[in-house]
Amino acid sequence: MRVLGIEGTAWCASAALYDAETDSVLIESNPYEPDSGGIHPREAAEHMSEAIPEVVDAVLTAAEDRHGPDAIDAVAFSKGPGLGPCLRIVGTAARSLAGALDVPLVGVNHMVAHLEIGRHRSGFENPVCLNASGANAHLLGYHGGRYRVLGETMDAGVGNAIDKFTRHVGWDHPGGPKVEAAARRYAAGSDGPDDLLDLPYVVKGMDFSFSGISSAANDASDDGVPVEEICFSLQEHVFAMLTEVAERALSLTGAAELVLGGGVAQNDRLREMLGSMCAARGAEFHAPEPRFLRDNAGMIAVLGAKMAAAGDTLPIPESAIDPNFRPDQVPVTWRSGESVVRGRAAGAGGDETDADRRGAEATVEVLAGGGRGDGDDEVSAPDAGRRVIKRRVPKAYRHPVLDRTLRRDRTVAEARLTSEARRAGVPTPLVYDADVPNATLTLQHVGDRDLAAALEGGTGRAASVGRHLARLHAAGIVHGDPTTRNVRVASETTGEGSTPPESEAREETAADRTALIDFGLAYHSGHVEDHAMDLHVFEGSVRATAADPEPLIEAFEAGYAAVGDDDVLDRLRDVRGRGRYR
Ligand SMILES: C[C@@H](O)[C@H](NC(=O)OP(=O)(O)OC[C@H]1O[C@@H](n2cnc3c(N)ncnc32)[C@H](O)[C@@H]1O)C(=O)O
Ligand SMILES: Nc1ncnc2c1ncn2[C@@H]1O[C@H](COP(=O)(O)OP(=O)(O)OP(=O)(O)O)[C@@H](O)[C@H]1O
Ligand SMILES: [Fe+2]
Repeated sequence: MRVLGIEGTAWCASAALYDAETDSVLIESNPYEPDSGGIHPREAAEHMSEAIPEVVDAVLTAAEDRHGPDAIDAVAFSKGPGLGPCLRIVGTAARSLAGALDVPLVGVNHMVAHLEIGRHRSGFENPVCLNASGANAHLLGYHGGRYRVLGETMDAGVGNAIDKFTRHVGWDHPGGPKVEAAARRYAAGSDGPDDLLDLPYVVKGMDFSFSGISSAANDASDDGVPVEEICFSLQEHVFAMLTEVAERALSLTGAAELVLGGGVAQNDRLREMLGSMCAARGAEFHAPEPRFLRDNAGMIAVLGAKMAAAGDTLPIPESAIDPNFRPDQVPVTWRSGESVVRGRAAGAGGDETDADRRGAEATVEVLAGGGRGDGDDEVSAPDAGRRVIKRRVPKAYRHPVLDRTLRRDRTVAEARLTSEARRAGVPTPLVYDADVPNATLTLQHVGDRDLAAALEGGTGRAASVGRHLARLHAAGIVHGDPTTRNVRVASETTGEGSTPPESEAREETAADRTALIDFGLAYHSGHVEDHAMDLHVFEGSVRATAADPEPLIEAFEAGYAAVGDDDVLDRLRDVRGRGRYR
């Protein structure tokens, strides 16, 4: 099969020919280069209306020269997301070409194309995918017939966040490559790279935010900090955030493959960090070559061919473009049904091993109990039960200054807030010892499995997590990372709970008993927005891993509503609507 692909969601007018038989891709692109500032939608659309016919013509001519008049078997186009005025031009061109050639039309989601090209080029079966593009930043994993959003930016796309800074300092678009070059100069110079500016670093579960860091970078420049130093620090922070959430996604799903996509993926430092993180975990990493990373029609043609082969083509009346087209809206017709969620996360039985307890940040070692009460419900004295030692290990991928700060701050936060939460009536482990310089905590061992490995065990546990978060929020504490990996479950037989407060013990059956762990990202806040974000993170982790998430989510929200504030549940609906293409 040979497919002609057309791309033009924002800046790159591009056409491509994909020949599935030889697996070869010919790409013809014509970028829009704004005279000043960022991308102007109207100017971009004017560019598309001139350049799209030219690139399509060039590719069609080459195809017909090689293969004759029946060279093309299908026409694929970017249906969204993107700028409406640009998408409309692409849609019109694709419809009329498919009509003229009398071949099927395929509507491709641009973000899914960014991920599928990595899967195609790497040959990976079932990777987690990090899309690092201009207007987007998200983590995707295949589960239940769709690409689920495991985590995403809550505001700007990663490229846009960087470009916002370069516009502020008067550099032309696109800023990403200039920031990369400036950071490299700084790293090679005599001042760097021991120093690092202190910039906001915001991750919440597997979601993240860039708005604070763009503003802080702009302020630093206004304060006279040399631009090269800012570029270096900006990259170190932004890419460490992306690498950290990618590692969390690997940890949550149990996946062992990561692919990278999107224009920002052309950055060497980002690729280096992700490669280093994957090597340290024993995971495989792949980033396609640059011509498949920045916006290009090659990726549209390649996915278009897979969709066409699966019969996933569009009747003309259903071929409307969609500027807000989300990757998780796409029914994945072209691949098999195996979920990215593996092993223990998918609910495998058996005893836990240290490997199971390896989180994204820390290694957790279980120490044998000191005497009476091991595995007992009545852990009355601190010495009675088992203990765990949690060590936040240094991460070679991130700058040593940032690494030290994060490990120290999170160890302190976890020790303090685990105990405060407990005093507020939320089941959490007792904290026996905090060794801050070594980023090491000694905690009570709670539960016998992660909720991630016990999700199919009924709705009672999800409801109890709802109640715990409501109590936590009432005490002015935000968990910051309440995924199903950070909830421990006690099964009925062992009953190794968490010395639950009396009220909890009455509400729950032993099988529904849960405890919250991992307060490293916790902080004090009474804001409805921050509380809603906790609920969003929990629900995201359930949607990404459960076979049938909806009943669990309903029970979780009912549990929250029974104890907590309805405003938070209302705000949750708003939060869900974020992360759309802007
Ligand atoms: C919807 C679609 O229109 C949009 N496309 C898009 O954002 O173009 P893309 O080619 O994937 O990414 C462009 C971004 O990639 C950044 N970029 C390019 N080279 C870079 C580099 N070496 N380092 C950092 N950023 C880089 C640019 O600064 C720009 O922000 C998207 O995929 O989100
Ligand atoms: N107090 C505890 N009792 C029993 N098991 C624990 C305890 N603390 C941690 N674990 C186990 O170790 C795993 C990793 O711990 P934790 O989540 O605290 O580390 P992490 O590296 O911060 O993880 P992540 O960032 O991936 O959520 C947990 O999922 C759990 O299985
Ligand atoms: Fe893109």
